[in-house]
Amino acid sequence: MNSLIAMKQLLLSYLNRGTELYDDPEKRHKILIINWFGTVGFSITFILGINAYLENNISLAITLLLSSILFFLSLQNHWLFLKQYRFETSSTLIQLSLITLMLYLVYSGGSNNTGPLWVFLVPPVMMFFGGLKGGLRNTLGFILCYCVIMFYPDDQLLQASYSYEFKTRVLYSLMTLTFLAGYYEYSRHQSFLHVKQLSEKFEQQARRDHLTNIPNRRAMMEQLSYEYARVVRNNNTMSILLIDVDYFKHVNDQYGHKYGDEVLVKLAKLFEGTLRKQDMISRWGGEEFLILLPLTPLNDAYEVAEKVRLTIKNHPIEYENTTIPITVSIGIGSADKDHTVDSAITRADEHLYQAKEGGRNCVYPQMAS
Ligand SMILES: Nc1nc2c(ncn2[C@@H]2O[C@H](COP(=O)(O)OP(=O)(O)OP(=O)(O)O)[C@@H](O)[C@H]2O)c(=O)[nH]1
Repeated sequence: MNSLIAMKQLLLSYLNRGTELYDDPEKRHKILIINWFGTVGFSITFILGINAYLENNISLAITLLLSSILFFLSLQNHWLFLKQYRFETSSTLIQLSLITLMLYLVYSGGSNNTGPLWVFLVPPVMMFFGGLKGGLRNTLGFILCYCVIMFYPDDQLLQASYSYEFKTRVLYSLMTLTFLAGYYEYSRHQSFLHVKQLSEKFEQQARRDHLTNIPNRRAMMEQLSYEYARVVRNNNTMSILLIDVDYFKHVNDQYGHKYGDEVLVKLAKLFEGTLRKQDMISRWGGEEFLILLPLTPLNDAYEVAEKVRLTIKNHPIEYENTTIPITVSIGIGSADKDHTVDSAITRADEHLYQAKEGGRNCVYPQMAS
C-alpha cells in the first residue's frame, strides 16, 4: 500500500515537473500538458514500435520508434528550457510527431489496417496545445492531408486498402470530434477568463476600504514595505502622515452614523485631491487615515500636512442640507535606513497624540514653514 502511494507521488511529481516555477495558471496548464503528452506519446509509440518490430513490420516499427525518439527529445528540450519558458519548441515537436505519425498510419494502415483509428487523437491534442484558434488551424490542416491521402484517385497515395465507407465514416467522426473538442476548448477558455476576472476583482476588493473606496490598511502595509526597500537601497527618506478626525464621536452622536460615514467618504476624496500622484492615501482604521509620502524628508512632509489640514478646515462637509466644519489632527513620522517603518508609525502616533493634546486642528511636530 505504501509503495503504491509512493509510486503515485513519484508519478505526480514527474508529471508536475516545472509547474512550480510559474504562478500563471495558463503556463502551468501548458507545462502539465507537455509533460503528459510527451510521456504518454513516448511510452505508447515505444511499446507499439517494439511490438511492430516483433511482428516483423519493420517500416512501421522504424516510424514508431522515430516518433518515440521525437517525443523523448521534446520532453528533454522542454525541461532544459523550462526556466526560460521556451517550451513552444517542445509543443511544436510533439504536435509535428503526432501529425506525421497519424498520416503514416493512415497511409500504411498500421497493424491490420487499424492505423486510421488513431487519428481521433488529433483534435483534442491540437486544441490542448494550440488553444481554439491554433488547434482548429492544425486540425483542419490535418483533415485536409487525410482527405488528399484517402481520396486521391485510384488510391495512389495509399499503401493500405480501405473501403469507401470506412474512409468517409472516419472523416465524419473526425469532423464531429473536431467540433466537440473546439467547443470544449472554447468553454474551458471562457471559464478560465471568468475565474481570472473574478479572482482579480476579489484581490482588488481585498485591498480597498469598502466605505471610502481608497486602499485599506493591508494595501498600505504592502506599499510601505515596498517603498521602504527603495529608501534603504537609495539611502533617502520617506514620511508618513497619520490623520485623525477631531471630535468625530460628536459628529456621529449629533447627526447619526450615516452622516458620519458620508463625512469619511468626502474626507477621503478631499485627501486624494490634495496629494501628489506618487503619494498614497489609505484608511488606516475607524476615523484614522494614513498618507505615505515617498522621497519626502520631515520638513517637506510638514508642509504637505499643513496643506492637508487647511484643505479640510476650509471645506466644511455638506450632506442633506447640513453643513458642518470638520478639522483634523496630524502626526508625522519619517523613515530612513536607520529608522524603520514601524518606528516611523510609532512616532507619527505619538505626534498625533501631542497634536490632540495641543488643542487639535494642528500638525506635530510643529515646524517653521
Ligand atoms: N460613522 C462612522 N463612525 C466611525 C467609523 N469608525 C469609527 N467611527 C467612530 O469614530 C469615533 C471615534 O471617536 P473617538 O476615538 O472617541 O475620538 P473623537 O470623538 O474623534 O475625538 P478625538 O479623536 O479625541 O478628537 C467613534 O465614535 C467611532 O464609533 C465609521 O466607519 N463610520
